Amino acid sequence: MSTVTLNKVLTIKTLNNIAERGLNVFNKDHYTIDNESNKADAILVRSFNMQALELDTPLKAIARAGAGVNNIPVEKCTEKGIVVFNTPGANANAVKELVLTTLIAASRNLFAGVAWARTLDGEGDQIPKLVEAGKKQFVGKEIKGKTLGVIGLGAIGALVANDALNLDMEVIGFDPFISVDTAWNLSRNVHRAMTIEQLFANSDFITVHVPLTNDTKGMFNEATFSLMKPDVHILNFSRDGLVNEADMAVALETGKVGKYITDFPNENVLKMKNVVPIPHLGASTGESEENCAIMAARQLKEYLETGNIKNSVNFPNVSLPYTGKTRVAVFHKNVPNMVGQITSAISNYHLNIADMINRSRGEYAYTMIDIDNEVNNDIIPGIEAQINQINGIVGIRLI
Ligand SMILES: NC(=O)c1ccc[n+]([C@@H]2O[C@H](COP(=O)([O-])OP(=O)(O)OC[C@H]3O[C@@H](n4cnc5c(N)ncnc54)[C@H](O)[C@@H]3O)[C@@H](O)[C@H]2O)c1
Ligand SMILES: O=C(O)[C@H](O)COP(=O)(O)O
Repeated sequence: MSTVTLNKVLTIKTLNNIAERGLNVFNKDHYTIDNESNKADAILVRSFNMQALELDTPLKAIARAGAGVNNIPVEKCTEKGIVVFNTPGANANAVKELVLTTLIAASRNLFAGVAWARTLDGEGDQIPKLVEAGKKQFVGKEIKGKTLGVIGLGAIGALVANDALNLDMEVIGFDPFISVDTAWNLSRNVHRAMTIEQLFANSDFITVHVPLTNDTKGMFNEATFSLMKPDVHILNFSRDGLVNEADMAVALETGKVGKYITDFPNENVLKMKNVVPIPHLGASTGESEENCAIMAARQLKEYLETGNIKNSVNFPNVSLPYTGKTRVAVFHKNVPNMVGQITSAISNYHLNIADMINRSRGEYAYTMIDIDNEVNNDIIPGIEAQINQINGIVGIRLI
């Protein structure tokens, strides 16, 4: 990562508890951490719901120390040129371990069994006898030889799929958008489901590891339950919105779904039969919180100091070695002749371009231009104003 001397102190606001080692990435000479500020240059967040927050100037970037960004108004950020980052894979191991733990524990009725054992407190010498008589209520099933369906073979899904094979399960995976990197890391013993229906029909256990989007919302519902084997166990460590909760309550009542293990309890979920409610602990390990915080903070710092973008969910990855020359970083619509218009605005000030890069993502693009000459502070507002006049400009920063 490049190191740059900032000529002003930038404010970082945190909306959740962010691991200390992540916050330490921000050198105190150049950054203040102020959680009350409404003039923050950047925000570090985990699951705090930002959907209704005002995104006040001078906010330039938001980093989600974690994977899911459904708590962030990403589209609104894009329209304002605010870069949203997440930390791919940084908490995947933590989630994988809890998925496999709860898959086995729920299959063995461990949660109910432990809760029942606690109720025997006070029974004195009778307890061993009561235990032996009562344990038949909690007879479970082994996972060996059973089929696990994994929906979404990204950072978490791929780890779960590979390790489930080592637990002697059969594994079927479904992910129509699987990345090349993940495909390389996936064991060839993971069977590929060509359709999600195929996965539903053949799985004894189903675990879902996809983001919550308009396409995935409510993917577990009456119609999809009807395709599944009776007594299927469903694990949801992704997001509550993937499940139609009214339909899930019915499926649990009828035994179509044998158990629902979810990291997202709410009033409806807690009333369901055979539910295992976990208080969103998937990524809650010291290791994972540190990984995410450090990765998020480094990405933010790099962006604030050099304009380079890595692991954004709304703008392209862009990297140009930072030489300390004046850098003009522009967000704009991905339409013809933007770069030409931006460079001519710069040439109007008799400035020479040393280097540049342009990358697009969907409807938007990002251009960084390094200027060869020393840029006098007096002309900076003029350059900004000229570029801002161009139709399709979203935002501009001189670094
Ligand atoms: N419980 C927790 O604490 C916790 C922690 C981390 C992540 N999560 C949740 O888990 C999700 C997945 O995390 P990840 O790190 O594996 O993300 P990831 O981006 O690495 O993987 C997501 C995968 O889902 C696939 N996908 C997208 N739409 C799909 C669809 N319709 N059908 C099948 N596959 C589809 C993508 O191709 C990708 O491979 C996150 O979006 C987040 O919501 C929860
Ligand atoms: O999407 C994620 O990374 C998880 O849901 C973790 O959320 P948390 O950072 O609030 O624990």
